[in-house]
Amino acid sequence: EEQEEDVLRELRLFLTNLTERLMLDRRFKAFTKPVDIEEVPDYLMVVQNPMDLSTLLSNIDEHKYVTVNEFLSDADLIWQNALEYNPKRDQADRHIRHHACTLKDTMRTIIRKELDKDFQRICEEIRESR
Ligand SMILES: CC(=O)c1csc(NC(=O)C2C[NH2+]C2)n1
Repeated sequence: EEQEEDVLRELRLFLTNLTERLMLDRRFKAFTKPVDIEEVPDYLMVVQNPMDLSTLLSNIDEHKYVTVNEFLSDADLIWQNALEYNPKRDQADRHIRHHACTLKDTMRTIIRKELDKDFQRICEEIRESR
């Protein structure tokens, strides 16, 4: 009902704000747009489920996420894919793996500090009711 749509609207605002803050952070530049398959033809041989910050924003606008955990399932693909595609010990791979780990920590820290636990539970109850 209307109250549920009010809650989901507020969730979309929180997730949009979070994602936009990550997109502005120059450490996460490699994660802002989908990997260009023309430039990196072997990418899809390694990564089954590509994800990036701009795609997260589109998913939010399309009302894909009813809970924070549904958002995190997609958002986690971004850094998980980067660790998988960049396993070598050389500096280039280590550099992007470090940014991937920082992305993981930054997302979870912002959520823990800024998202009310009762609000998250209300979102989960909406998901269970549908
Ligand atoms: C998004 C992502 O994971 C990504 C973009 S470029 C890249 N890796 C490299 O450019 C080279 C460093 N060793 C390969 N990984």
